[in-house]
Amino acid sequence: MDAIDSVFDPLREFSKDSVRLVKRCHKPDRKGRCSYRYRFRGDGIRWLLRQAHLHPNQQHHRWIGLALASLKAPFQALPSFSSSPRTSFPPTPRIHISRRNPYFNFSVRAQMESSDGSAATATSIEPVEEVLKIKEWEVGMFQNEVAASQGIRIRRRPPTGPPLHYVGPFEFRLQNEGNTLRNILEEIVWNKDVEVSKFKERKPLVVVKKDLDNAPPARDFIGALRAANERTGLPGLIAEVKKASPSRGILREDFDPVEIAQAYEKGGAACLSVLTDEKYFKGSFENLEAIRKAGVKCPLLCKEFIIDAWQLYYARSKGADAVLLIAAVLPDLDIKYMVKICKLLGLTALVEVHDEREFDRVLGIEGIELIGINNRNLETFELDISITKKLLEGERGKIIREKNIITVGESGLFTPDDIAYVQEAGVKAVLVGESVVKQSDPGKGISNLFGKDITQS
Ligand SMILES: O=P(O)(O)OC[C@@H](O)[C@@H](O)c1c[nH]c2ccccc12
Repeated sequence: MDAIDSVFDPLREFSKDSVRLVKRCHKPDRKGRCSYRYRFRGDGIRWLLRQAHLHPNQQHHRWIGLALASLKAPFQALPSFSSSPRTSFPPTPRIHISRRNPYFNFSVRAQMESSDGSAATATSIEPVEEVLKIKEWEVGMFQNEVAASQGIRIRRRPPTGPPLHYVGPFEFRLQNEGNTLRNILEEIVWNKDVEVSKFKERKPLVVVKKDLDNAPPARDFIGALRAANERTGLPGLIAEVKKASPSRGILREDFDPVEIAQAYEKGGAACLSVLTDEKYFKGSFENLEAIRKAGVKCPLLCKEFIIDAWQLYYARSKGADAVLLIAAVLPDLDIKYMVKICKLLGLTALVEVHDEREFDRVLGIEGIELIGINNRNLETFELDISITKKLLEGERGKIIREKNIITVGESGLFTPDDIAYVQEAGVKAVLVGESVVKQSDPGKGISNLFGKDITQS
């Protein structure tokens, strides 16, 4: 019994300490905000033990610490569900992770050997899902810190969703700044995270990679824009197949993506952009595939909120020739790494920026050939076409020319004057949705936009 008590007493004490700690962490400050008292560094359990004042030299605490730490061990060495002790000190603890249900549950059995060879066992059941959620939370916090250090306001924290909130191994139903959506872009990104996880479960990367063998060969997106620019003396047009947007609502009720794409091509578009996000833009990968299969020759941009490299493979497997990478969402390393994968897959990366800081970050990344300047702030929907001009002035414009990077003026372009304005600012291409998709004849909409027929040179 002594051995059992020596296991349970510290556990009880530990849980009391933890509850006190959590209360302290969530005590609102004078301004009524809940704040964290620490900077997260990836190990919630060790942090929790430290914050709960569990001294590492107290044997039972070390013992519990080891048991708790081992909860995390199997996930460092997936797919194995067993773990052996990492350290040993008297009395020798042995941690067994035993399988209850191969996918959803496991339990930790901490066994302590006494001097006479008998053993006492304490079992605490932790559903795998819970532990994974904690792990996700940790990774998300870390990603957010990296992103924030680069001025990115959009948080990539795994959307366990408000008002759920994790503190170390504990789950709370608390609404606070940390788990409340800040704006529409963040909402889209958090939703995308859930969506992509589900997609990935259904179609793991190995399967998607196999589909690549049957994908149509990638087309030269940048080549098509340059050729159109040289042919017409106007910015090459990327015409967007877009049914709706969160800022403008439904743009076109009778929406036939293939018909619209064919009309764009006939009307002189160099490339097409196809929205694939379903929830906010009423697009789909089926649209992308259908347009490709219908024999449209213009290279296709998959207009998606990319947050995971898996999406690049998926887009290529569905016939995309280019993808959009949004600097307001992706930290530098993600962009760098994704641009490399794009090159491997033959995809063109259109990297989108909206302000000076994003532009400077992107200019510092090697291998970028195509930069989109979005005149619309995706967080507030504010539209201002002078953003394109502002970003291409002075030193930045010089770097763009030196590096031979093509810039694309994006959003809010409706008239020949708008086109002339961004062309003067330095863009060699434009991305246009609303003004052309809304026309009963989208091909004619293109002539109206440019003030002339661009099907002929
Ligand atoms: O319909 P407009 O204002 O012409 O905009 C087209 C395009 O620039 C816009 O759809 C867009 C630019 N970047 C994005 C990122 C995500 C979703 C949409 C976008």
